[in-house]
Amino acid sequence: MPRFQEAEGGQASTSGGGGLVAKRYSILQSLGRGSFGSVYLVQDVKATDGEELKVLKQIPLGDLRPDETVRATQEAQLLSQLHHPAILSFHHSFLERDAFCIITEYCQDRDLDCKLQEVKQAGRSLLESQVIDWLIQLLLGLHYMHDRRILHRDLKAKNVFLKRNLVKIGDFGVSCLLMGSCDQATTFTGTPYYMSPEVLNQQGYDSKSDVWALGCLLYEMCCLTHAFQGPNFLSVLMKIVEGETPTLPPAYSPDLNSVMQRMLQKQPSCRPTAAEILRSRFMEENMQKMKDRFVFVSSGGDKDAELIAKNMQMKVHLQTLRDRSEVEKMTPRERMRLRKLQAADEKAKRLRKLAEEKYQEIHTRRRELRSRHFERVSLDVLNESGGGGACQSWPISNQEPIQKQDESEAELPGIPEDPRAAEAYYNQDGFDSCSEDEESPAETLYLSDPQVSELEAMMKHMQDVLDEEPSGDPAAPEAPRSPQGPLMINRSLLQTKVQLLRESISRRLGSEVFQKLYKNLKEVRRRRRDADGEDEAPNPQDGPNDGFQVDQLLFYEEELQRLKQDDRTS
Ligand SMILES: Nc1ncnc2c1ncn2[C@@H]1O[C@H](COP(=O)(O)OP(=O)(O)OP(=O)(O)O)[C@@H](O)[C@H]1O
Repeated sequence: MPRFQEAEGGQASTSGGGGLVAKRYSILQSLGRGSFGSVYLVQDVKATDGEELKVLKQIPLGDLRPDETVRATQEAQLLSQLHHPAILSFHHSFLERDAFCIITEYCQDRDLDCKLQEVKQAGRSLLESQVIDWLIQLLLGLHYMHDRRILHRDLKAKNVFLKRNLVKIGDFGVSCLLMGSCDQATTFTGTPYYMSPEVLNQQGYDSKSDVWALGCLLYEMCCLTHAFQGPNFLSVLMKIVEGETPTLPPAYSPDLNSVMQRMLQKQPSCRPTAAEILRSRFMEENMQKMKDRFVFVSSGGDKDAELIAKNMQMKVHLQTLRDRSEVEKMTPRERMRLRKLQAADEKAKRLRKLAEEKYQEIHTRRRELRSRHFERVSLDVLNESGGGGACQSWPISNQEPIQKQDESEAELPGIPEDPRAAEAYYNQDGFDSCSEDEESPAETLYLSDPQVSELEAMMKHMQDVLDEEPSGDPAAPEAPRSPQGPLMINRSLLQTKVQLLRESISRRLGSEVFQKLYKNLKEVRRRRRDADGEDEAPNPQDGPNDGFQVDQLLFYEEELQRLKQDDRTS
């Protein structure tokens, strides 16, 4: 049910504002449809942030009362005030044609789910260093939002986006925003693969449930499959609640495996917070490596110096030619050549100015970075926080202090000690390539301004986490900030979700096959209920994916029925 249409020349065929949505967004193309609605790539004709391309999510809301609309809009405004390089920026929200619209940052490298599929199809796997880079960023983003009492509730590979090889968590707080009631939001958001045992046992959702989901995602980045799998919906749920904690393959270090297993502790109180994971020795060492690499990458000022020298040479050469042309008799051909040279001269002047500015900027940043005491390894913080929380078993895998980098050594332009920094030294491709692709040709790195500032912001957040005092009681229950909305929104959105899921399966299988599968599985669910929880796998001929989705649809339909009943009795 798309409400906006792509139109030729990038003009949206929607009402008002000369073909623009909300008088500023021109629809460029459809990016797809999620369980809540349609997603479009748009051009922001009034962009002031230098990012013209943005994403519009359009969510049909049905019959919303005005007070509900106001609340959702206020909540959205709150989300737009949050800024973190690992969180997808939430720019703006508005109502248009009975749909709630959200404008977010655009990530041209698509989502992590696509990336992992690509890696899997190519028969490769991600290097541990790449997994850790992304894990650190995700933990920093999670920590930032948890610190502000905002939960994600639907963290999954499809909600993590890639932009210049930085990861960004999308839809933070959005499920609550849309579902009105946070408890309902968790039950009804998308896929079951990332649901935590406490959620399935209806013990409530807190920040530890997001940590569980990130643990599942960590497993997925390493193994390219879900952490908990099964032939049907119920068997996945059973594995989550009662199954063994999975283990990473030997290609990944025991330290990383240990981090993942901590994140997948069945008891939320035994699971570390995002900040606790970041403050573990293993992660801290890796953050230090990341910072070293960044300082190294950002010191690419030598390249700018080269550029300046080249431009200077060119200018001298041009001057010589010009002088010569004055003494020689000029033919039309020569005059033409002179004009071209003059144009080139102008261009060179502009380039030189740009290069000089860049050179200054990078050196200032370099000085700033040094003065931010990056060399001061936050061992104190680690020692203070070691083993914090309800579980004593949080590992401090290596009691050796981290080697402090020698100041004079840091100044040497030689090959860095750290293998990743050395890799960057040779390739000069910094964060710009995905390191699972070892055979990809080395590219020259020119960090763009937004990239530099995002990396800087990331480094700052990293340092902040390391400098933070560990909180007294990490497992303290949270009061979710998100609104407790009226049941009607839940029902209306759940109805939309059920309808979209039904439409999408029916489209894929064809109406007849869908009806048959739906009937069969409904019967299986009924028998399963009558037999009091006995598991019965769907017919393998149906195909695990189709059967799974129809099973999921039936589950949601039953929940919807239950909601309607609750609504009637309350
Ligand atoms: N900010 C973004 N930048 C780039 N692509 C995006 C962005 N947001 C969404 N997309 C793409 O749009 C499509 C639909 O996204 P959406 O988040 O609505 O659904 P989903 O994640 O596929 O499913 P669900 O609604 O169950 O989470 C996906 O292919 C997604 O990768």
